[in-house]
Amino acid sequence: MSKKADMVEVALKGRLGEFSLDVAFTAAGGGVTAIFGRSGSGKTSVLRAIAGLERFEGRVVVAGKVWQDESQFVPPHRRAVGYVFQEASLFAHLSVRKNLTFGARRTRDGVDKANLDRTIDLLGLGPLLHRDTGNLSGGERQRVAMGRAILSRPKILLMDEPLSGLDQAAKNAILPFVEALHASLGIPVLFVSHDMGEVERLADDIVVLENGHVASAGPLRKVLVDRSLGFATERDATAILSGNVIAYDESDGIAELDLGGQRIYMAMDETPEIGTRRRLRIEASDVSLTRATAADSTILNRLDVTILGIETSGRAHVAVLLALGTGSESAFVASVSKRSALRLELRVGERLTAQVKSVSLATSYRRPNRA
Ligand SMILES: Nc1ncnc2c1ncn2[C@@H]1O[C@H](COP(=O)(O)OP(=O)(O)OP(=O)(O)O)[C@@H](O)[C@H]1O
Repeated sequence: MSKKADMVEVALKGRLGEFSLDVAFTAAGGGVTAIFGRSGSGKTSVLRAIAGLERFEGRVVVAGKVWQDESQFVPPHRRAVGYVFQEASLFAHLSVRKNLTFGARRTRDGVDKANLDRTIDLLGLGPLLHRDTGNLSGGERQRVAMGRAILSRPKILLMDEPLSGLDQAAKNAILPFVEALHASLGIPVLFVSHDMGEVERLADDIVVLENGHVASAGPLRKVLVDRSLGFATERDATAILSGNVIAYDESDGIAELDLGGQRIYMAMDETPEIGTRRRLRIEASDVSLTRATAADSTILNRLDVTILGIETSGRAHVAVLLALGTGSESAFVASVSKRSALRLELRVGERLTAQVKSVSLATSYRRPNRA
């Protein structure tokens, strides 16, 4: 975990017209925290309040500096915030390079060449530097906006649905850049989204907002399988687990990972470093359950699991919550038909075998410490 001094502490209470906000959460210093919730749940208001653009009662502390409490309110221009909006607002009359250096110039030290080069490299901006911003694609504009935000040397990066204006192809193209950015930034990132797919890919932690309140907050891997929240019973439920790479077979591209003492095998296009920790994604619809001890099957992954809970998921299915082994912290979900669940007489507490058809990497990069 990050040092306390790097953490973000937010406790805000107040009204905006009819809307009342009452939230309190902390976010880690070096990771990505998703602020997730329906439209109108208060996500943007929370970000704006952290930036000092909205005023509620309460407390905002970033990297050990109090930006707001009972006795003070640091004005927005004195808060070291990098803010990336849904629509990148670039300076139309300036080139990409000038847009990037504009943010940096506002800092006391001006443009740090090494930092600029690193940012250009990280976000793949080299080929765009001399372009006018007027004819960039939506994804390119967002990459420039992110670059500009981090070159202002913020103590926190606030991203408000930065991908939501992009079509799926543009999203897929930009996500690896966003991931790389997050991985290398050592500052907290708050990422507003209502798209769980994005959140699964980018976030370590999540704050779920409902009607201006925190419905749940914590590590993403826990919240996704928290029975009180309902993510697990959605038809496209997904779980995030982390495992250590222990072997890689160059001949067929299959990596072997240790997952709480059990082995999991997955295809990886790039040779992984042995010993590194990777985030894995398992979709509930790819998991089936069996009591058979051995299987003559094309499925590589068979895991010993214990049933933690069985919840209705739509008319014809149940979500079976599973713990690895006899109850480790790692949990995932199997979506099975009600009919099969009844036929097999599945019971909470029972140990059986989960067959996992497909495991994928939740992120395409490697997080050094926090998988
Ligand atoms: N200045 C304002 N005056 C009155 N009501 C406001 C104001 N700003 C926001 N609201 C209301 O506060 C609620 C929360 O808005 P907010 O933009 O924070 O939600 P959100 O979760 O970011 O939504 P979305 O995903 O649609 O952007 C909404 O009902 C909105 O209409």
